[in-house]
Amino acid sequence: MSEFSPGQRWISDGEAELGLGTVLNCDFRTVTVLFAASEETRTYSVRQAPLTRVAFGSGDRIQSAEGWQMLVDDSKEERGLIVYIGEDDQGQLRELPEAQLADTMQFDQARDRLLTGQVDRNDWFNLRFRTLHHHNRIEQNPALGLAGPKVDLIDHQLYIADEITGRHAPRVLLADEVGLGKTIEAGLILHRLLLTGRAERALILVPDSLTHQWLVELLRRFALKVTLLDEHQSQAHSDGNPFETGQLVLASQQWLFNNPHRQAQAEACDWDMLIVDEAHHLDWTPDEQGPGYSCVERLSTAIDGVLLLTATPEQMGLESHFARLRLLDPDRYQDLERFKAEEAGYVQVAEAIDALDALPAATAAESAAARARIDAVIDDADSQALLDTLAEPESDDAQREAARRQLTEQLLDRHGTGRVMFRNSRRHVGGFPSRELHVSELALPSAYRRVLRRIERDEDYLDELLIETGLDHPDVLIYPDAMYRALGEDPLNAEPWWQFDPRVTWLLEQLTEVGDDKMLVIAHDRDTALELAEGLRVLGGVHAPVFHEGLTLVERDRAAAAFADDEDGCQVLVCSEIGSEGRNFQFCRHLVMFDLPQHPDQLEQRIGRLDRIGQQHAIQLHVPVFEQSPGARLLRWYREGMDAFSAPHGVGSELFDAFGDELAEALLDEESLEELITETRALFDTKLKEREAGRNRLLEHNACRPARAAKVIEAIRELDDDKALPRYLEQALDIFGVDSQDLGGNIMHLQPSPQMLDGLPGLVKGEDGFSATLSRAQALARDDVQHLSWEHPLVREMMARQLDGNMGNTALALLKHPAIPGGRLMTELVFRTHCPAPKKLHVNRFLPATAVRVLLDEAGSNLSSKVSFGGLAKNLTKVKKAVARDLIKDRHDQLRELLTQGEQEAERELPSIVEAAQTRMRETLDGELSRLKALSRHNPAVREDELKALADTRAALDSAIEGTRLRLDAVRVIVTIDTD
Ligand SMILES: Nc1ncnc2c1ncn2[C@@H]1O[C@H](COP(=O)(O)OP(=O)(O)OP(=O)(O)O)[C@@H](O)[C@H]1O
Repeated sequence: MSEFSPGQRWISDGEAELGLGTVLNCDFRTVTVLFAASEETRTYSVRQAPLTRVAFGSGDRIQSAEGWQMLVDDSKEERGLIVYIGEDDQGQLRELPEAQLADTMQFDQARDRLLTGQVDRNDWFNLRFRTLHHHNRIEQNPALGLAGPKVDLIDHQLYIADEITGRHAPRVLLADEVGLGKTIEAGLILHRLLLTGRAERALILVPDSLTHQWLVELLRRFALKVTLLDEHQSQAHSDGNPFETGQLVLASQQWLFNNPHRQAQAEACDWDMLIVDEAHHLDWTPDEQGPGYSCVERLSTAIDGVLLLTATPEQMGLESHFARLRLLDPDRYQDLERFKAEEAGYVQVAEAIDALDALPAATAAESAAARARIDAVIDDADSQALLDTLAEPESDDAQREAARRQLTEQLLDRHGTGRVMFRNSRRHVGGFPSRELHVSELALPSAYRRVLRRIERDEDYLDELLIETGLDHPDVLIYPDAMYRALGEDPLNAEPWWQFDPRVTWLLEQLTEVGDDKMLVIAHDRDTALELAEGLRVLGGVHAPVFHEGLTLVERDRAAAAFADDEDGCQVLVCSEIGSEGRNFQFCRHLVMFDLPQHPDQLEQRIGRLDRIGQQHAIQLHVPVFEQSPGARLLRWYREGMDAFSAPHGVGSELFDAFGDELAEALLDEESLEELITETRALFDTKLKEREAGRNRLLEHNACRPARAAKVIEAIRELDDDKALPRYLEQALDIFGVDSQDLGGNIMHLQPSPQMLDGLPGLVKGEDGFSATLSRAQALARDDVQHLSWEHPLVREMMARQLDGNMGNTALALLKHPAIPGGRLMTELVFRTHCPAPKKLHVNRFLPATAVRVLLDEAGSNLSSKVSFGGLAKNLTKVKKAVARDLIKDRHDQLRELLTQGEQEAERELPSIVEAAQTRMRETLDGELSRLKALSRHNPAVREDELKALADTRAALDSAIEGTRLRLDAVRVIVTIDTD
C-alpha cells in the first residue's frame, strides 16, 4: 500500500524552492504532486520519490492558504490527512487541515536537521555560505549565460545574443553573411535561455551534413549535451516518443521533413525553442510550399521561441524570404507589397540617422536641412525633445552626445526591420582576410566541344539534349562533365570524363604548386565530386576524400577529419555543393571551384567555407574555365557584372532574379553576354547604392550596436577576471573530492579522487577526468581544454548541490577566544530569501537567493555587524560528530529559542531586500515596457503578444517579489571553550 494519499502535503528534497506540494493522485507505481506556488506538476516513482512528508509539531508556526497563521498545539489524523490544532493570531482555537496550508510555506530543513542532531562538516557550512554569496552576485551579473561559452568575445554576436535573449519568446531570423557566426549566436542564445531557466527544451533542425558539426560545437563551445536523433535511434524507442528522450534534440532536416510520422511525434512534444539552420532551403512559392516549410510552419505555430538561420535569405527569391519571415510573425507578414513599400521607406530613415551626425551644423542653412531630414521621420514628442537638445547651441558636448545616441536608438528601434532580422556583413564587422582570384583558361576538350558546338549550330538540339540527359538548362551547359556522363549511352562517351578533362591534370599541378598547403575543391554535382576523386587517384596517385550529401554521418565526418588533420591528414577534400554548405574549413586558404554555380548566393556560400571567423590568411580562389565556353561566360558575368569574387555584396540574388533567364541564353552567345554584363553592372551599381542608403544601412546599424556590445563584453570580462572564482574552486573541489593537478600554463587537470561525491559532470570515478583553464584565451587555443567559469557545468552542479540540497546546512564548531569564557553558546544563522515563482519569470535577475546572516550570543544579542563571517570562520575548530550531537541534545530548548529569535532579527531585514528588488524590477521592466509601447506605435514588428507578455510578466513579478519569505538555510552552533 502506498504511503501517499491525495491531499497530503510533501516537499521536494532537491527542489525546496518549488514550495509546498500537494499529492494529486497516486497508484502503486507513481505519485503526482502539484507545486502550486511555482506552477509545476511532477510525477515520481513511488519507490524513489525524493519527497519528504511535511508534518508540524507543537510550537511550530504555520500559515493557511487564506493568509492567517497558527501556532500549532496538537494534531490529529483523518483518513490519512493531518489536521492541525492551535491558536490563530487572534488567540482563537482553530483547526487547519493540511490541504489548506499555504502553498508558499517554507519547510525548515536546517532547523529540523539541527534539532535532530544531524550536523555536517564545518567546512561544508563555510562553502555553503560562500556559494550563496557568489550565486547572488553572479545571478545579477548582466553577462549571465554569455560568459561561460568557449568563444571569442565578438561584438556583433554578443549584441545579438543579448538583445534577443532580452525579449519575450524571441522569434528572429539570424541572417549574418556566411561565416560570421550564426551557429555561435544561436548557441549563445540557447545557452543563456537555458541557464536563466527561460527555456528547458529545444529542437534543433539542421541539414544532414551539419548534424555532427552542430553536436560538436554545442558540446565543445557551450558544454551543452544534445541528443542526436535519427531513424535508427528513434526505432530503439519503439514504445515511446523518441523526441521525449532528451531536453535538447538535434535532428536532420532531410530525415524529419520526409517523415510525417516522426513530424507528428516532434509536434506532440512541448518545446520552448525551435532552431532551424540553413533556412533558405525551406521552400515556398505562392502556389505551393515544400515539406520542409510545412513542417517548420506547424512546429513554429506551437513553439514560442523560433530562430531561423541563413546567410543567404533571398537565395530562393524575395517571396520565399518573405514567407520565412511570416513563419516568425504571421500577423505582421501578410502582405508582400506592403513589405516592399516599407523597405523602400528605409532610405529616409538611414538618411535621418546620417543627418544626426551633421548636427549641430556650421551654418543655419545646413542645420535646417539636417533637421528637415530628421523631422521627416520622427513624429513623437520625446524624439522631438532630443532633437532640440542636439540642435541647441547651448547644449554641452555630453548632452548632445547622449541625445544623438538616444535618437539613433529610437530611429532604429521604431523604423527598422531589426526586431525580426539580424544581418551583419563583413564590411562593417571588419578584420576579414582579402580574397585573390586566380583564373586558369584551359582548352575545351573535343568531347565537350562536339556537343557545345552542335548546340550553337542547331537551335533544336539543346531541347533534344535536355530531354536526352534529363538535365536542367543551363546546367547542361555549365557542367559539361555532367552532360557527358548523361550521354553515357553514346559509344563515343565510353571513356570516363576525367581521363581527358584538363581540369583534372590542372588540379594535380595546383596541388604540387601549393606545397604543403591544403586545398578544398567544390564541384556542383555529387557525381562530379566522386569521379573527380577517382581521377585524382588514378592519374596522380592522390587520395582525396569526398564530402557529399549522399554519405552517412560517419563517412562524412571521417572525410572532414581526414582533411582537418594537420599532420597525417589529406591535402585535398572534394566536396559537392550541398554537401559542403555550412561546414567550417577556415584552416584552409585555397579554394578550387572546379566549376561555377549558377546562383551568386551559392558562389558566396562556397567562398564562405574558408572566409570565416578564424581564417588567418588571404583566401586564394582558383577557378579553371574552358576557353570560349558557357563556363567562361558565366565567370565573366560574375566578375564583370557584379564583382562577385572580391567580397560579398549582398545583392546577388536580386541580380539573379532580374537576369537569371537572360543569363541562361547569354551563356551561348557572346554578343548578348556583353549586353547582359552591361545591364547587370548597371543594376548592381544601383542596387548597391540603394542598399547602402536604405535597408542595408539600417540592418547594419541594427545588427550590432557597439555601445551595448561593449557593455556586455565588459561584464563578461569582469566575470572572466573574477578573483573569487579560483579561491572558490579550490575549496569546492576539495570538499567534493576532486583532485586538481597543475599542468602549467594556467591549465589544470581535474580528476575524481576515490572519495569524490558521485554524479559530478565530466567526472567518473576510475576514469581520467578532463583538463580545464580559467583563461578564455587558453581555452580557445586548445580544443582539448575546457573553459572553467561560473557557468561551467561542474561549477554549476557543485553550487546547485548546496543551494538545492541540505549539504552543509548544519554544523557545530568550537571557538577559543581570550575575551569569551568557555561553555557559552552562540548560533550563526543564515536565512535565505525564498520567492516561489514560475521559472519563466526569471525572478532571479531581480531577487536571486539573498543571504541574511544573524549571529546571536547566548543572551540573544545580535553580533552580526560586529563579527564578520570570515573573521569568525577562521577562528573556529571542528568537533567530532558524536560530541556535537550530545552538545545539541543538552541545549535543545535554548537552541529553539535562539532559532526563533534569529528569525525575528532576520525578518527585520526582509522589507528592505524586497523593496530593493521591486525597485530593480520596476526600473528595468517599466523602461522596457515604455520602449516597447513607443516602438509598437511605429513599428509593426512589435507583436501584440510581446507587449501583453511584458505587462503580465511585470505584474506577476510584482506579486511574486511581494510574497518573498525568509527561510532558514543553514545554522551553525558555536560552543566557546576556555583558552586553558
Ligand atoms: N566568437 C567566436 N569564437 C570562436 N570561434 C568563432 C566565433 N564565432 C565564430 N567562430 C567560428 O567561425 C566559424 C564560423 O562560425 P559559424 O559556423 O557559426 O558561422 P555561420 O554564420 O553559421 O556560417 P554559415 O553561414 O556558413 O552557416 C566556425 O568555425 C566558428 O566556430
